[in-house]
Amino acid sequence: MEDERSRSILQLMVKEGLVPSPEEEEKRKNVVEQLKKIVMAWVKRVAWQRLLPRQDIAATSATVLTYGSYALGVHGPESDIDALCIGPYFATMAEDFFVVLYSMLKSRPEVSEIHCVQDAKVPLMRFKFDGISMDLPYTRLKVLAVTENVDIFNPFFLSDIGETGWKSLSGVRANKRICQLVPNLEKFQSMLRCVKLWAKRRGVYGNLNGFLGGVHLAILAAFVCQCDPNASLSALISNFFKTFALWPWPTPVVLRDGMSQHTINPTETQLFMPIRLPCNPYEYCRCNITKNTFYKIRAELLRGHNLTKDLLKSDFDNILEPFPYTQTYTRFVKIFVSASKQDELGDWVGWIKSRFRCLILKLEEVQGLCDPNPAEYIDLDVAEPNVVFYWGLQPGKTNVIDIESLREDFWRNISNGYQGLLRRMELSIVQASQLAKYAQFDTLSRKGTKASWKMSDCNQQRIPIYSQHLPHYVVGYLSTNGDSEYRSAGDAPLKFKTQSMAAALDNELTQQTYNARCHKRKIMDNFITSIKCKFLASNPLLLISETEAAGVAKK
Ligand SMILES: Nc1ncnc2c1ncn2[C@@H]1O[C@H](COP(=O)(O)OP(=O)(O)OP(=O)(O)O)[C@@H](O)[C@H]1O
Ligand SMILES: [Mg+2]
Ligand SMILES: [Mg+2]
Repeated sequence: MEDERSRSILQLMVKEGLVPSPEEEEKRKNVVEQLKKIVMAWVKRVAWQRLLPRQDIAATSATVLTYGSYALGVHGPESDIDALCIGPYFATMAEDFFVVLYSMLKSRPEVSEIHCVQDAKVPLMRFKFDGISMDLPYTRLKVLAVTENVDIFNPFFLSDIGETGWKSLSGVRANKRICQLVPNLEKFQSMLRCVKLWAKRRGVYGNLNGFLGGVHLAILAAFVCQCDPNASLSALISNFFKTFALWPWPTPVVLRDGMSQHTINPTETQLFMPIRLPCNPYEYCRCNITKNTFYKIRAELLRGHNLTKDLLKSDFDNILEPFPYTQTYTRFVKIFVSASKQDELGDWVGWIKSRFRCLILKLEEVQGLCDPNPAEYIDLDVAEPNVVFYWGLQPGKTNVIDIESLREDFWRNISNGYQGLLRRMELSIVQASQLAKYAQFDTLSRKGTKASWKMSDCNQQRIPIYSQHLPHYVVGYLSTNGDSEYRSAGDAPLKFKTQSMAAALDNELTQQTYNARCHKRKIMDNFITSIKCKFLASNPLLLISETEAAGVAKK
């Protein structure tokens, strides 16, 4: 019975699209291989520029080691690839990594949206390679050649690498250690996939929004696996909720590890949920959990526990029910972020997200409760590329928020230290009733929902193509990652394989709407839809998804 339950959970994971297909896996592998080659070419170039002896140029090497969800084997199609670039002693971070390697990557056709995040605790480059998001931090070791099988636990390498070097390496080291410490890697992976999906659906995933990040969940899942090495998948999930719903926080969660017998005094930390990294120097995971987000996480863990404590009755589908935001909160803070080009948006949104903690704390101070829903949305009615956040505010509390002063306060914070050009960021209060019409709001990340705006997926390569003739009209989207998603309301944006195909439709639309002289928005929308349908009927193969095209054409 339990095996059957575990099997059906595994099937559900596949159905939810969480398990990447062999083609997707191949693509990711290929990206990492290509990156290794680029890094190798880079280090030779730097060695040459530094006038190293010929034999040293021949002998030098650099590599990339993956970590994060990809290396743990729990990535979904939308996960990034976290990869640490490790270079030899002469390749510096400031010049060689952030200038030379940056420009080599920037000039590659596969690379888009590249930007440097130099002032983070772990400085890195962030970009998309073949449409897949990458986080690439850097560290250098005091050697001439860094091979693929470099032993990152070797104390010789670790002495004298500085604070940033330590922090950058700790991700890879922590990951490796987690894999070594779990009794059954495959079961751990399945369980972690489930738990991540639960956290995303219930709005408690995302370190920057004050919730749990991938590394926190990985350690919590590993802890549960260690406690009961023979448990089935469904029992592990039930144990996860039970263990952490009833956990005496702030007692730290520490993985059992024969090598470190270091006991921790709970007063050592101010964290609400201290979770210790399983590698030297055994620090806690960096954590943005606040009083409010802690309450929400605990409430969600208790909900999970209630739904799974009776294994026979536990219903995994119910556990994954999306968090009902509009039924829970009557008012929301809307954070609207936009930039004039898609390429600039990622950097700007990333910066604002890195400053969310101060906005969350401020809202907690003036409102008592704030639920910083980590989901990102796109307002498709706005022409500029944008991302929108809606954070729940305390129900019943009617305090008038001085949104202007809140905005000023937050704007001061975000304008301090940003190296690029400041773009747009607006704060406003919206009522739940205004959001309720967007059916998707409470069914976030459920597939196949319809809405006149959609959830943003930062990893999705989605370049809007504006009409050359009709003002502010988005003809469709250019996609490079092969997926297909449509706004299926009357005016359906389409995904095109090529820009020229979008241009063909644009011309057709313009010509016909011009001839028809219909200027009223509603009439024009209907008219455009009918033109699109005709266009699709005669060109179905031009679209990314043939099945979708056939569906539209049938209409
Ligand atoms: N708060 C943190 N404290 C310590 N290490 C962290 C923290 N956040 C990230 N890391 C390190 O960086 C790695 C990658 O982080 P990332 O946020 O990409 O999460 P992930 O586990 O890869 O999940 P996702 O699938 O969402 O990308 C983590 O596995 C961890 O090693
Ligand atoms: Mg990751
Ligand atoms: Mg990452």
